[in-house]
Amino acid sequence: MTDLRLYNSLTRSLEEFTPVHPGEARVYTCGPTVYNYPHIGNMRAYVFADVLGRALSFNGYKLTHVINITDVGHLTDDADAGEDKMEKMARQQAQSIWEIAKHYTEAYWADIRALNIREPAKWSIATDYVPQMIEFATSIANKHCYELESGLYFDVSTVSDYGRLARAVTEEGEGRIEAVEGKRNAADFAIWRKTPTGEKRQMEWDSPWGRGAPGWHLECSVMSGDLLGFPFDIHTGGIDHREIHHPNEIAQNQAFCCTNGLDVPANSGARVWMHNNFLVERSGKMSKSSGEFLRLQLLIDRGYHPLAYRLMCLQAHYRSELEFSWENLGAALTRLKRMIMAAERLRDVAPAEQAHPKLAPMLDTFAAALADDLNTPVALTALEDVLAAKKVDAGAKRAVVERMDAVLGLDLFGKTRVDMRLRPKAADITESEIEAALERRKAARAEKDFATSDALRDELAGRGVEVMDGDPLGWEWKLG
Ligand SMILES: Nc1ncnc2c1ncn2[C@@H]1O[C@H](COP(=O)(O)OP(=O)(O)OP(=O)(O)O)[C@@H](O)[C@H]1O
Ligand SMILES: [Zn+2]
Repeated sequence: MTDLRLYNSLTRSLEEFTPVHPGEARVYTCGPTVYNYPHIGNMRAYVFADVLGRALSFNGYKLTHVINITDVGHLTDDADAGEDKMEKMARQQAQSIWEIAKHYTEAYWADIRALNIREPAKWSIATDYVPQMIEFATSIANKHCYELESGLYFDVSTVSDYGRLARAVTEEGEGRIEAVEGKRNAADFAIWRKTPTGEKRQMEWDSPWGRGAPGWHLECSVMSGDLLGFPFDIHTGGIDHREIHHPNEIAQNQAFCCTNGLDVPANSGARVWMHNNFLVERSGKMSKSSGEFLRLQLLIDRGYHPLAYRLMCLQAHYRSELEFSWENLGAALTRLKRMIMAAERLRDVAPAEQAHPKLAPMLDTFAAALADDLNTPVALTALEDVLAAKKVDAGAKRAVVERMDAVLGLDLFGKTRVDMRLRPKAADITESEIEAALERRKAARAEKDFATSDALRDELAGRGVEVMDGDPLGWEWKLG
């Protein structure tokens, strides 16, 4: 197997993957803050983490993947001045935080399933780990923290090389984080926020620093360390996390490992930190705070299969910005349909055990592309080459396609061409009505009754259905 090379944001370079525990790969992915629906940009982060996990499995590592669910502690403002995103939404919707968290966690999981993202070994829910968070904070409080009226703050000057992941301290200067009165350094952050006197929060716990709630950065340090052990292999998130959230996690991990006598070579908790780039729209980064945003369900409602969006993500390298457009999504859907139709011919074939000499170089290209920092665009073309290969035994093809699709996750043998044809929600005609009209039209044409055939075609056109005679993909109709 080709050695896996991954881009480590810490060193800003490609590094050969060397697991902490031989034969294993332990990965932590920053999960969603469940105060709202995820947008498709958020889901790009999980498609990336999924492909990383699948690539590690393909390379023979036993994978332990953890994704967290943040249901407390993430503020509306990166400085510690803002309000808890969950509290704010609960107030706006006049519901309890627990109801909000449940609703949006389930919506997120529905998107995870629709995108064929594998279940991680564990979904860690932040509020389940509060005692461990208090314990972690207690162990570093003396040497690394100080108390202010609003909470317990981490003093970033107590760890070496703070912010080396972001490399932004000098560029953006000290004013980067708004100062809470009394902070020793502008970049200091709350690891525990006290409930202001006289106020009551829906989510609050007792701690040595008074009643309150954990900071968002603390949550990820604690859950990753608890479930995967320091040091673990890979920590992932969107590129925005490279600036504040992850440098702060790293600072806490350094403090914790140092205080607890743990030997962490890179002193950062995880050896490799990986970040996916953004999904952008012409107007800029897709983001929740901007109000209007695209949900996976909207794509489905417009007739695009969610796996077309997965394919669209894979068509770009995860470190490149990806611009969303309906045209790109449409092109990805057509490409996916072609692959599924080619795979349909292999559906009932048993995978051969023997590799075919014609396919072996294609599998090598695929493996090399993956090993080259997850070059999915090239891996996809290798998969298409296999599907298109001539004079190759179907069983051999099936075996190779299965292996490749285990990484790309397009579910080529689980989906059919009919599954790809979603009826847009706005359409006022059902599939069975369309199929019935097409049957009548077929019968009319068989009898050379072209007047009826044309009339049926026009009638369908009037209801937004385009009949596609002679379509090279064998598609009989589409909704215009
Ligand atoms: N446009 C985007 N493209 C790719 N990844 C993104 C994008 N926006 C956010 N992410 C990533 O999505 C993941 C989930 O983030 P989270 O649920 O906290 O959303 P958020 O930060 O509140 O969203 P937003 O930035 O839109 O307000 C994080 O890893 C984040 O870095
Ligand atoms: Zn996190």
